[in-house]
Amino acid sequence: MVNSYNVPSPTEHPVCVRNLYMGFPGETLLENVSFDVYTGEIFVILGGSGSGKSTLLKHLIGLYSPLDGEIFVHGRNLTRATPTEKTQIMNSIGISYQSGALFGSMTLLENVRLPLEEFTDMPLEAMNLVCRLKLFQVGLEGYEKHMPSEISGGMQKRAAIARAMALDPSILFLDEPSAGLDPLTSLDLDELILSIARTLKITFVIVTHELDSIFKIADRMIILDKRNKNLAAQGSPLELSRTHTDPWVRSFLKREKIAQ
Ligand SMILES: Nc1ncnc2c1ncn2[C@@H]1O[C@H](COP(=O)(O)OP(=O)(O)OP(=O)(O)O)[C@@H](O)[C@H]1O
Repeated sequence: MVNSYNVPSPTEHPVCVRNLYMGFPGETLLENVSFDVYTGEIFVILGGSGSGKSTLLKHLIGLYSPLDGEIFVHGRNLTRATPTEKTQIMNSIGISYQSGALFGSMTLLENVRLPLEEFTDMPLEAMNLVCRLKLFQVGLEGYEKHMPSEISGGMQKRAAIARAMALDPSILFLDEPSAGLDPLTSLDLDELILSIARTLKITFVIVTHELDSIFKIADRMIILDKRNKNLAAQGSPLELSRTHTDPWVRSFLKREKIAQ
């Protein structure tokens, strides 16, 4: 759907960002940035350290308000949503933060059950059934009664993703999902993300530094440009690394690739 100005309607895609200005007092990070996240894709936010990746993610999930511009999630204007609308939007997305540790005093099943307890009035048995299914979907069948300290870092990340999936979100936001994992475990996590995206048709928005991972899983990405407070590029990783004419983008991708 396009309007009379040939600009895609902001209700067309799961996430639409229009003319976003974001930052903090004394520090503007992005100016006049627009992009869309398409249904079912794995969309990556890339950029140098301090370019504003995590801050952008926090804007997309409504934790921070833009200085100016608009963010639409499922066609709803996050920046103008009433508290009730905001709750509805929040219930349709799942979030796993970089530091999103599991609660150490709870079993995996209890951790995954938390969003269901908070946002639904399902009976306990039904909630437990949902939690078992979510843990199964991330490859943790049989670990329901384990405590976080009894499983590996990679399994903890999986459990955090299961918790983010508890409310059957149509969009999952992940901040640095493979931070602190060894390369092989990161590879496993990439495969899990790919499999969830393809089989459950969930849209992913992921902040990551891992170039190898991006080339493996990302359908499209944006690169934040700290120098110009803008997007240096947006497109598929392969297309950008092969055809982008901006030397900074090419060297950025190359440098990070070499650094991996
Ligand atoms: N709550 C906040 N208040 C003020 N400034 C902040 C806040 N959060 C982040 N910043 C600043 O915004 C800038 C971008 O931070 P952000 O964490 O979004 O970058 P990033 O690209 O995710 O970085 P990294 O890759 O190092 O994690 C930094 O200069 C940071 O100090």
